[in-house]
Amino acid sequence: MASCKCSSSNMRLSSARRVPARVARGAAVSRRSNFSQALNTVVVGLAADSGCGKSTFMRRMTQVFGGDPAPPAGGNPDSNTLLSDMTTVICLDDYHLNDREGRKVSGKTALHVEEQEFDLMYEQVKALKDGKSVDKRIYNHVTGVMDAPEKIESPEILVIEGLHPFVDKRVRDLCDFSIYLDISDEIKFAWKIQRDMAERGHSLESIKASIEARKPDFDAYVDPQKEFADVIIQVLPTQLIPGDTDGKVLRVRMIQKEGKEMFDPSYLFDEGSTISWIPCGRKLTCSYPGLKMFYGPDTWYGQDVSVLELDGQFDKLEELIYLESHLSNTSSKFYGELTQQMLKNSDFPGSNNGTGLFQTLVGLKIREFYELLVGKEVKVAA
Ligand SMILES: Nc1ncnc2c1ncn2[C@@H]1O[C@H](COP(=O)(O)OP(=O)(O)OP(=O)(O)O)[C@@H](O)[C@H]1O
Ligand SMILES: O=C(CO)[C@H](O)[C@H](O)COP(=O)(O)O
Repeated sequence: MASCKCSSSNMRLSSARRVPARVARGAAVSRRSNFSQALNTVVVGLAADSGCGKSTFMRRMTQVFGGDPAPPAGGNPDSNTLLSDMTTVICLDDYHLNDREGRKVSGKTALHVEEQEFDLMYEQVKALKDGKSVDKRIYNHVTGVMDAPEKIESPEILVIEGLHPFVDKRVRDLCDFSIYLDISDEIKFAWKIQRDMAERGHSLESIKASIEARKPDFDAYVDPQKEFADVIIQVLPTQLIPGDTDGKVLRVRMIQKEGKEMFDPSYLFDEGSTISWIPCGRKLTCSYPGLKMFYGPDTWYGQDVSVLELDGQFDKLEELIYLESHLSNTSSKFYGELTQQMLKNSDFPGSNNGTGLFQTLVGLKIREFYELLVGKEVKVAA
């Protein structure tokens, strides 16, 4: 890696264009008691295309709640479910209507809405949210068939991850917090090639063909869900290397909806202003092409949002504390918790860029959201 200690901190502040309307913390806490009487399980929805980092995100997020996520002990080794102390992650692929052979007959991709059993999805997510256990079948990605059901107990936090958590209004309304991983085509392609060629033995041509075949249904049924998310993590090619096609250096944006109760968007330096910051220098070592942060207001499908952006990558994970100390509303429980979480998971993909940083930040925000909603404190080891 070309070692360039990039120029000293360069910060541009513009005057506050809009101070976001927000719910005062006091108001949030006073709503809490109303919820806690009725709420058994907080439901978090995570939508993304396949191969977009949902599993990695889930591992980061559930670790913020403590415990290591693992498939149900002694169960089907091909189960898609992940259990940890407080969280249960179920994969909505388990609600595919047809198995792999069945889809050959129907001629539809797994992304098509007619290939999902939304009634069953709704009934089971509702039952779990109401504190009841369910027998949920398993879509086996190894064999391509539906396996015998597994028992899922109602957890404190239920994450429903998959292609369509926000398509059916009944399921969408069960989600207390919703996230969309918006990976641009170029980056998705780079990640998929890396995984499917290295780990699954697919050829470049077959990967390209599969992406092309899925794209119309992705555009029609998966992508539009990003309108409904409270937080969108957008992954784009870097702007630091003109014309970059490598997909290794990423520009990552965390788009946060304003005005959602019990959710105060995180910000850089000065809430409501527009800031562009190059933190590389004495306190943050950056190799070529450096690192740039941005924070500012925007709109998303007509709604006010604030955007935190990180383009580029950092060299030394422990120096992340420097960035963390300039972020506010991180929902961390102690100074440096964001950096500590990143260090703990340093072997996960995205640990040197905004994907890992913002996924972890979203994990902290969800933990705080849960605490305010349910009125219970999540204990963490400092
Ligand atoms: N932030 C990241 N940076 C670089 N590569 C990543 C990142 N996140 C995920 N990947 C790569 O993308 C591939 C897919 O990641 P992951 O398994 O987490 O996605 P997924 O959405 O759960 O996939 P699927 O639904 O197909 O199981 C993996 O090879 C992983 O290494
Ligand atoms: O989109 C997917 C995962 O989210 C899968 O492609 C879908 O579940 C079909 O699985 P398979 O390709 O293993 O038959």
